[in-house]
Amino acid sequence: MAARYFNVPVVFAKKTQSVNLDGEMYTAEVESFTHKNKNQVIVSKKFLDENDKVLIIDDFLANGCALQGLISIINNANATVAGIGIAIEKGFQPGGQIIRNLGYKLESLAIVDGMDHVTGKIIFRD
Ligand SMILES: O=P(O)(O)OC[C@H]1O[C@H](OP(=O)(O)OP(=O)(O)O)[C@H](O)[C@@H]1O
Repeated sequence: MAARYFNVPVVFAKKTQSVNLDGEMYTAEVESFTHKNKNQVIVSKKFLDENDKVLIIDDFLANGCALQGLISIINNANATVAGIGIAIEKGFQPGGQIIRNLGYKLESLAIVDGMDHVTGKIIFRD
């Protein structure tokens, strides 16, 4: 949707090797907060170069490891991080602050500051 809005191409970062990844690749090791494992995040070199200005889009932000991996891939390509868009940021984990402190423009559709597993109540940041 974001790419359609800006009328720009989409580049997917993949977590597993697949048939549509060939040639040289940028990789970054990313620790998954959810799965408690480490993944190689992979982007084909042919889709990223120094002329690209990249808007990173992800669904969740927790500790910021996924974003740091994606940022390192973009830096390795000598491309530019134009900004970062997140659907749900877990405000009770440090990722958002870490990434903002690094100077990146980061916007989240919603920031969740807390969840009560008994009542099911979700506390959103204003
Ligand atoms: O800020 P972080 O601590 O890195 O967490 C955010 C990452 O966690 C989720 O991926 P997950 O590892 O759960 O993999 P999946 O979405 O492919 O299941 C999500 O899609 C982000 O990429």
